[in-house]
Amino acid sequence: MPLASPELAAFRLPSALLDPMALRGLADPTVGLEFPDLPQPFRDPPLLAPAALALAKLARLLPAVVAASAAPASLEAEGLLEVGAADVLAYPAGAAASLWPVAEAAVPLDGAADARLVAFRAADGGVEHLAILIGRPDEVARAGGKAPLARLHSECFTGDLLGSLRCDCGSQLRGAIARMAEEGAGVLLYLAQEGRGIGLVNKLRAYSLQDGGLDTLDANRALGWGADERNFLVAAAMLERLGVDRVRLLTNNPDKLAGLAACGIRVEGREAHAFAPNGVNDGYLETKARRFGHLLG
Ligand SMILES: Nc1nc2c(ncn2[C@@H]2O[C@H](COP(=O)(O)OP(=O)(O)OP(=O)(O)O)[C@@H](O)[C@H]2O)c(=O)[nH]1
Ligand SMILES: [Zn+2]
Repeated sequence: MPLASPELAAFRLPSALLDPMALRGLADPTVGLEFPDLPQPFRDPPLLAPAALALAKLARLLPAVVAASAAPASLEAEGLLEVGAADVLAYPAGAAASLWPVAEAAVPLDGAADARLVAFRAADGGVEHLAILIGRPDEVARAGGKAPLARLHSECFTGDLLGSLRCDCGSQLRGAIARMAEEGAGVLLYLAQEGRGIGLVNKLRAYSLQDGGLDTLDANRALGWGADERNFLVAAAMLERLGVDRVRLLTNNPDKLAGLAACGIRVEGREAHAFAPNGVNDGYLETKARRFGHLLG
């Protein structure tokens, strides 16, 4: 769909699209509607457009927005909330910086009896992220020898919980915990960044586009999302609060190494974390290697 590229396109809404179902079809390529020809996009999109899209993304909605001006006097009368564009754009970094541990308990795991869960929450509530501590990774970090094992694991309801064969997440989750238990220490961050940050509903939409022939990267783009919408500030803030300022990262994703290091955590090594294809996820893994640069060789 042409609106996905360049990153943002804005145009005056033609009258044929002044209808909720037509708009839904325009925003959601999985609906499969035909459209009238769209007008040329504005050369300079309105200044508020990036913040409007960011707001839709924060709500994990499809990033397509209809904008209308509202007279200041009507805000209260209509029960509308006013939010500054700069505040919207600054929200992800601010929420990550304010993450704080709010609850902690021992949760012995199959094969990793010495495990604790620590729940983190941002100052405004927001989404919660979890850390799974095996042994005492903070003490390993302080001891000055090899850095502790760490894994940034983005939640995957389908793979982690249901055992979906479309991805490799379930094996990576259980494999990371097993590796940490074997070493006696490690930290796995279980991050509320389902679908590389697009949310479960949009991941299902992306899957349906993949069933129509797109790969995992183009499916995200066709929906108006970036290939990977995660930020590493969340993980860095959690590691810092846990006293783990240096790590050996279990990953095949070079962006994770660079992204975490850019947020101030010393990434002292990479531990390969690849699992054999299962006959269903072969194309997905091949795309990760070819288009995301994953080190799967
Ligand atoms: N949008 C989208 N997300 C997917 C798809 N398949 C899996 N995911 C999500 O991708 C995330 C898995 O990423 P990670 O386990 O952090 O892995 P990675 O970035 O590939 O890098 P590694 O550390 O090497 O595993 C989970 O949130 C999954 O829900 C897909 O086809 N589309
Ligand atoms: Zn998965």
